[in-house]
Amino acid sequence: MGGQLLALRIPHYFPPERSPELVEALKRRFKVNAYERATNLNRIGTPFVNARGNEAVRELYLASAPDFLRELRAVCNVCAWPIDRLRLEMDELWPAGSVTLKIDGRTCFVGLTRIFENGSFARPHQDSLRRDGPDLIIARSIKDQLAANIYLDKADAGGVLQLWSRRLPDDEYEAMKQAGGHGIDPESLGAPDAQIAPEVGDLILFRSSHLHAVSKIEGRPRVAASAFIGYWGAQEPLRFWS
Ligand SMILES: O=C(O)CCC(=O)C(=O)O
Ligand SMILES: [Fe+2]
Repeated sequence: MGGQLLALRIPHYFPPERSPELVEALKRRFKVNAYERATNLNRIGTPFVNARGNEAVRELYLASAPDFLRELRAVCNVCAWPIDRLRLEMDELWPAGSVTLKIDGRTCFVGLTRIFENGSFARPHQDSLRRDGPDLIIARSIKDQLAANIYLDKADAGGVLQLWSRRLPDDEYEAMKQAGGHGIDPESLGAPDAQIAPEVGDLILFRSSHLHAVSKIEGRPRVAASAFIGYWGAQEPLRFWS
């Protein structure tokens, strides 16, 4: 959280031999939705970013979060849902504990599962709670935003996580963003500072407030359960949401 590390990789955080079973169970139980702004990238769950500037979508997001969390745990009956396990372990490790982000006293959804189909990718982008929920008082004092991804399947080729140690100021980032699309043109950036090809079972933590991208997927889908982890300072709890 002090900013010295760009990413941390923990192999076999989830037992790789159990991944196919979990991915199948998730797909059986839940509806797989397309990402609105990215072709071929599918998801199980609704990200908070979808509620940006839309009260009705935010209401739906918050209303469905408790049931969604319960269902994810039930589907993952082979073992603990890996995002829960991570939050609980962080709770024990972090002096001020680790909680799910609350909005008006209500629990956020956490555990969005991204399914990158053949040909999909994520352009360089920065994730920001302050941008997604500009009205949230809690978002104003956030100091940094990490992403945690637990990889449940990998592509035949591609799907490399690319990280830059740069963070563009919000106005500059907005100005460079593709109109109506997601992320910025990779041509406008230099080569990434780190590249990680995730293996099944890996947990990778990185600073999602900084520029990051996923290279084009080839072949089988790449699947990852994810969470954002907000850092509000050393004396504050870590907060998880998707
Ligand atoms: O799937 C990945 O490796 C990273 C996806 C991403 O953009 C994020 O977790 O913020
Ligand atoms: Fe991201």
